[in-house]
This record gives sequence, structure tokens and C-alpha cells, in this order.
Amino acid sequence: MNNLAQVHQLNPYAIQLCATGRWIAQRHWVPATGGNFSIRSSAQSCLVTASGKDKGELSPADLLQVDFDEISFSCQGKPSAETALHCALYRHYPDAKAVLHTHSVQATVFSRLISQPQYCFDGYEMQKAIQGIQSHQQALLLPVLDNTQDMAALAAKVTQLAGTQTLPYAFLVRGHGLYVWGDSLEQCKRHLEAWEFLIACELERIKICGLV
Ligand SMILES: CSCCC(=O)C(=O)COP(=O)(O)O
Ligand SMILES: [Zn+2]
Repeated sequence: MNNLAQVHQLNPYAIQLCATGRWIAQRHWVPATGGNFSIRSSAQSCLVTASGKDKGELSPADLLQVDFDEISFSCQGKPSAETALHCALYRHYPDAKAVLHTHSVQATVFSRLISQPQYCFDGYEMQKAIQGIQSHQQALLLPVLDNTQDMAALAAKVTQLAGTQTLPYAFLVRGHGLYVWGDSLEQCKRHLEAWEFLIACELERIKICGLV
């Protein structure tokens, strides 16, 4: 058995992650090869999508094993350009098992309307889909980070933010897209659907009422 077969044989979630990619693509949240996904494969590594792939047509061979400390030379093939962000999240949250990044129209437009570094979601029953939230009255602060092509700098910003406040299993990158994570792939998918829903609701509300 070659290395690739061993990596995927050992990780039963590789096929599930590809199926999740198809589910996400059906919702038009990863157009034009945008977005990237990963699952943890050990305390120090993850399987991340190869760069430039159509994320709705992934097969397990498109998932590349990367070590958190040796991203650039630890795998064959070209891992996602945003691998550093996935690694930063896994490093900071030892329980995180999956990370999903999308480029939906709603998240991209919403993020550009918000000039503050975070946005408060309050009053939505759907907030309870986020792990640990028990009431619509428990406000959720979603960080909105400035976009940059310097992924090391963006990853450092995420690590710094995660070290200073409780993040709601998600953040936005302005004009770019949404990152979510979870303690299982199922939880991560639920967080993604919930955050896309909450963002879509706020965008509709802003269209009607303006930014108040
Ligand atoms: C075509 S979208 C620009 C790159 C990006 O933001 C993205 O999410 C996809 O990059 P990857 O290297 O993971 O394919
Ligand atoms: Zn992206």
C-alpha cells in the first residue's frame, strides 16, 4: 500500500469530507474553486484540500496530509493556499476535528458591509445551533478580519484573537468568506449551515432596516 492509500485508509472521515464538499457546492457556497476544507488526522496534522480544486468534486486523493509545523514541505502536491489558517485553528483548539471555509455571496457581501472588527448576533433561535449556546438571548460576537494575501499574518491574527476571546466557532474574512470549525465533522457542518443562515438573515434585515 502506498503512503496516500495508508493516509486515507486510516481516516474514515476523508470520504465524508468529500461528500460534505458536494453538499456545500450544491448550496453555491464554494464557486469557482473558492473555499477549502480539512479534517484533523492527528494531534499534529490534518488532511487539507489541494489548492485550486473544484470543492464540489473532491475525491480522497485531493486531501493532502500536512504537519502543523512543516506546512510547506510535509506533503506531496500543493495544499490549500489557506492551510496556515486551518493549522492555526487546530493548534489553538485541540478538540477541533474539522474546518470548513466557504465563499458564499451572503457572507462575502455581509462582511464588506461591516466596518467594525466584530458583529453582534442576537435574538435568533438559530444561535442555539452553535455549540454551548442555549438561548436566543445569548449574544454571539462574530469577528470580521481584514483580508490579506499574507496567510501567515492572518493566521497569527486568528491565533491572537482566539487567545483573547471566546470565538463562536467561526469568523469572517472581509470581502473573502467564512471560516467555521467543530469538534466533529457533523458539528462543523451544523455550524456552517447555522452561520450561513444567521448571516443571510442579518443581510436581509440590513437591506430592509439599514445598519442599525
Ligand atoms: C478562487 S478563490 C481564491 C482563493 C481562495 O480564497 C480559496 O478559498 C481557495 O484557495 P485554495 O488554494 O484552497 O483552492
Ligand atoms: Zn478563501
